[in-house]
Amino acid sequence: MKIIGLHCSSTDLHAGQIALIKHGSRLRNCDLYFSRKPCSTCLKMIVNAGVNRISYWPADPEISLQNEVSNPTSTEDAKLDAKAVERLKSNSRARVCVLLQPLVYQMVQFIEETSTKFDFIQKIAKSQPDCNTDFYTACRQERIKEYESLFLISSEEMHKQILMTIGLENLCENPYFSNLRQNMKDLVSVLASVAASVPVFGCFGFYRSGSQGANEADDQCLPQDVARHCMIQAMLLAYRTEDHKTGVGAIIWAEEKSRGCDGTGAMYFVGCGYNAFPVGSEYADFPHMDDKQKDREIRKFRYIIHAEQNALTFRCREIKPDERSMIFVTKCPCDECVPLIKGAGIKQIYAGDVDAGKKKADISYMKFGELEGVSKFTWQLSPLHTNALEFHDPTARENGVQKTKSLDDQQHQSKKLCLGHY
Ligand SMILES: O=c1ccn([C@H]2C[C@H](O)[C@@H](COP(=O)(O)OP(=O)(O)OP(=O)(O)O)O2)c(=O)[nH]1
Repeated sequence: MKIIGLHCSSTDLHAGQIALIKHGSRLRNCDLYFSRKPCSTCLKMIVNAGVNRISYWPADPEISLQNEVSNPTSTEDAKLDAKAVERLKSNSRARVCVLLQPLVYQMVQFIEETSTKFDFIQKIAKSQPDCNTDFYTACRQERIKEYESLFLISSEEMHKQILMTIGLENLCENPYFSNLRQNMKDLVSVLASVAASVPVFGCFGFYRSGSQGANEADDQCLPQDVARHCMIQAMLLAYRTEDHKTGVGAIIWAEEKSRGCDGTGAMYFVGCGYNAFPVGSEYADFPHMDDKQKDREIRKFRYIIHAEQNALTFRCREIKPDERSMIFVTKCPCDECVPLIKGAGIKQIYAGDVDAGKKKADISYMKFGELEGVSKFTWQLSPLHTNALEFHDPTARENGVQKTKSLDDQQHQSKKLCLGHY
């Protein structure tokens, strides 16, 4: 399976329309994933392109059904649209289904616990006087609130009515309805845990480390909220790892010269991956041991494909020399990957640097520090705010979370990766 695009709605267009503009008939036989059930305008074109499957999140659809009290006319239109969508669905060969996979037992706790172990949280914790991770809990609560308002419907009654209108009446009876709501909440909580592991905290962010890139434009750092958002995507990928010990995720984006119609602005998706054994291998095909095991022959390192390697291999777009391309990696790129990233023509690396400079028996991290000609942005205190007193200033944050949201963060709240001209 290969991901060929990630799009989000813009002021003029829905995400489905953007997917159609960008990919046209290449959507044939693809699976599409929507954060809302698409409206008839999007669905008729998508169905017509010959897609294989459309999965959508079972909350409020694209044409909102939640405005009944404030705007009865628009709700009438929304109901008509929901009916049209059902008609398109029943007359199409594409499978239209609910995007909701119940999580395996204890996954929520597992992700909550392991998220705090990631480099980004650990680096902040080490800068705290008592080396604590309490700030993580506060950040997570903030994210839960934000995502609940985006992805859930607070009133159970309203949720039921919506499910009835969008053809999911079979989910409205208990225990199915309560299970559905619990599964949705669990996923929101997982997303919040992962997002909180790249937190908005004090003056921490991605800042340039080491030498400059090839030219000034390539050396310009993305807005912090955009860089964090992309790193969270890489973090989510890291949880798909096949390595028992260390999950790594990588995602590549690039920036076009002009802004385009996508809600992601000038940014477009190039590829993504996580560390895993060669495609198609079974559990026992390769060794799973690490450096701590004595026998070098039975260690994983000569077999596992790194996150960056999979992102490059399964990319859907070429890396263009005249565009700013960037890779986000959840840990410091190792000596196998650094020359690959540079050789592929990627202009910027956003990463953690926890292992940087380490030489282990079968994997080393020496080259990242010495790498030249590629701009490197690592997670650290802003060079402009390295004063510890300022960093611990209680007015700058509340329960470990920044009090006042920057303009960047307000843009992020509007669910878009707004880029292009900055
Ligand atoms: O740029 C990189 C570097 C590493 N990895 C993956 C490969 C391997 O699956 C794992 C190795 O991680 P690490 O260096 O932390 O070694 P470990 O043996 O898993 O852990 P430890 O640090 O305890 O030795 O990370 C990548 O995907 N990309």
